[in-house]
Amino acid sequence: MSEKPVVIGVAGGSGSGKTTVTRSICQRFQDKTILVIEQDYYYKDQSHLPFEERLNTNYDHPLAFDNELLVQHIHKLVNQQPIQKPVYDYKMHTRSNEIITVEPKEVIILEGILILEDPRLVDLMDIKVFVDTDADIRIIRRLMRDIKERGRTLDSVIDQYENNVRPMHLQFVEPTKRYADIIIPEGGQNHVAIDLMATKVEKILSRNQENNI
Ligand SMILES: Nc1ncnc2c1ncn2[C@@H]1O[C@H](COP(=O)(O)OP(=O)(O)O)[C@@H](O)[C@H]1O
Ligand SMILES: O=c1ccn([C@@H]2O[C@H](COP(=O)(O)O)[C@@H](O)[C@H]2O)c(=O)[nH]1
Repeated sequence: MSEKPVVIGVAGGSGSGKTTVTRSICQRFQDKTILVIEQDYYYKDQSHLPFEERLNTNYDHPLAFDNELLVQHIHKLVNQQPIQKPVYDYKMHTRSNEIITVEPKEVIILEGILILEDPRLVDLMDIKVFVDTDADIRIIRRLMRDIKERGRTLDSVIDQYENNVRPMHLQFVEPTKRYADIIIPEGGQNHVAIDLMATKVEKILSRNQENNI
């Protein structure tokens, strides 16, 4: 790889469809082309805290993230160096013991609720996307996902939504929409927007190929 990787930020509220959009774009390319970095994997390590205390953390506040490490890692990837990526365990509410060595790729998609909230991350992005889905749809999607995949109960999801997710979304996530170059309504089923994003990625890759000839 001779060109510097291009960084695409995919932001949006919890349950908006960021992961689904990102996966739909990745599916159209070979594995070696796009690297996905999830901001969620950079929640601060809480292994020193008892499990009960971790339940009280506000995971929707910017201070819940170890953005120092995330900024460092994106810098390294942009400079074509490998990173030691942490892995996050949603069921245990902390990082797992696993660390994955990740090599840079031509396109890096950085995905997460608050990636547009930190100017250091915004500065590293070439394209900024905000997935914009109504709050009622987001909470329904989150309820189903968190109960099925993240080991939560109905009461705990509702409680967390009222106390943290909704207020933090209004205070910190929603205002970052103004920094986006592209706003994708409804996320995962927006095939037109996903096609446009995929075309843009194709263009970046063919430009890289032409420059390498
Ligand atoms: N357009 C859609 N229609 C139905 N379900 C969807 C759609 N987009 C996403 N989902 C589902 O909603 C949940 C949250 O979507 P996800 O992409 O994980 O959102 P985010 O990464 O923004 O939290 C997932 O279970 C996903 O399968
Ligand atoms: O330990 C944790 C860590 C995060 N969360 C919640 O996850 C979402 C962000 O993930 P999305 O995939 O964008 O939904 C965030 O709103 C946190 O509330 C958690 O509950 N526990």
